[in-house]
Amino acid sequence: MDDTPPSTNLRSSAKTRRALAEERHAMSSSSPSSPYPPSTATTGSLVPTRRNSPFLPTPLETAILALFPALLAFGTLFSVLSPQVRRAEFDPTTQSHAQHPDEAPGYFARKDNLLNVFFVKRGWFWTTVAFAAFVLTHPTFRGGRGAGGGSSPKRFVTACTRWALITGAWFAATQWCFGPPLIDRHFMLTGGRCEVVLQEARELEKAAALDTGHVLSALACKSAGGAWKGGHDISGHVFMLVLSSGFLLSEVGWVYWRHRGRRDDRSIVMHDRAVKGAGVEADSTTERTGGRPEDALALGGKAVAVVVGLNCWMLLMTAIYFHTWFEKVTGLVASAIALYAVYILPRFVPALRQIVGLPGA
Ligand SMILES: CCCCCCCCCCCCCCCC(=O)SCCNC(=O)CCNC(=O)[C@H](O)C(C)(C)COP(=O)(O)O
Ligand SMILES: Nc1ncnc2c1ncn2[C@@H]1O[C@H](COP(=O)(O)O)[C@@H](OP(=O)(O)O)[C@H]1O
Repeated sequence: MDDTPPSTNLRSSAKTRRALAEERHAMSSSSPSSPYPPSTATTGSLVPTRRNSPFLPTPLETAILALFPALLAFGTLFSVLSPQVRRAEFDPTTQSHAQHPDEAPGYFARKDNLLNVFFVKRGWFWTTVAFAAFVLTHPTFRGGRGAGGGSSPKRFVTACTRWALITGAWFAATQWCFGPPLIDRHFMLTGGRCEVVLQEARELEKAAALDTGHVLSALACKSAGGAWKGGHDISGHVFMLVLSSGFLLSEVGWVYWRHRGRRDDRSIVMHDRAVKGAGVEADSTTERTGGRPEDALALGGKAVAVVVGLNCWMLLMTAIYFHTWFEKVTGLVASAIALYAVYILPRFVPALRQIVGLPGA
């Protein structure tokens, strides 16, 4: 007698249908340069299927990632058009408007706004907390083996590996890279230096040490009372806020998507150079959850949503009140390079994919 509960039967037949659909989809393979499967019609229907390029984000990913340049463009445009922002004095050395509460063009134009002090300036801590909450509470990572016999620990390990890589990128760019962080090295390579504004109260030796050009980081320069000026100052805020959001959205987005039973349209290049759907390597334990869509997020996914929401708000504030548009664009490009290396590169480098995996797969 079959004593399997009816709900389990329903779930497993839904799973089997999905697995078959993915298998059919995966059967059609092509060379990395061609977006089409060989016959263009091997997915069970006569309609030609176009595979996404493994070298680029999928259309859905592109639409979501477009939010960041859109926020930057909107903020920059707003700052140009808003009479209040235009009226306020802008200091190119500090990359900010007047900071006095009476003169600043808005609360978020001040560096001491609470969200900047407690959220962005500790941004990687919050990113790590949200990510940890996600991997510790989402069923995808739970237990020794997933419901269908797949390996949850492997998903956990690859997710943590991607966190370590993205954290390394943040750390090297903004904190330390065998000396000054990359953003500060770039600033000096483009002609920047630490200039001392002599004030009566400043100790002379300290000023002398600064003026010799030995100060190699923005932090050391500012904390010694110097002015970090002259070079191209990639926006650290834009870099970190986009990197954090891109990382969290990539990690949660694919797990959520697959958990909702949606088709994974990422393409991957196999060892034999064939291009297949990411489903072909995916762990079959990822399954549709019944109930409300937010159930597929779990508690950690909701914490991630809060951090991403605050990141986006602060990105908009940076876009409106701080930096030149070009420094914001370079911050965006720098974070895009790191995200590409961790989330797209493994799709067409199978050896790398074995180490870092694909989120949700
Ligand atoms: C090549 C070297 C690679 C080395 C890789 C080793 C990486 C080890 C790092 C281990 C750190 C783990 C961190 C986990 C927990 C934390 O995040 S605690 C740190 C909390 N600190 C922050 O979150 C600081 C965030 N702020 C910034 O990064 C900057 O303030 C800024 C937002 C980029 C702005 O820069 P400003 O100069 O202040 O304007
Ligand atoms: N959204 C925001 N809110 C408050 N301050 C911001 C900000 N975006 C950038 N800044 C400030 O502008 C300066 C340049 O930022 P960044 O290079 O990180 O993009 C930094 O000043 P401080 O370094 O004096 O704190 C930073 O705190």
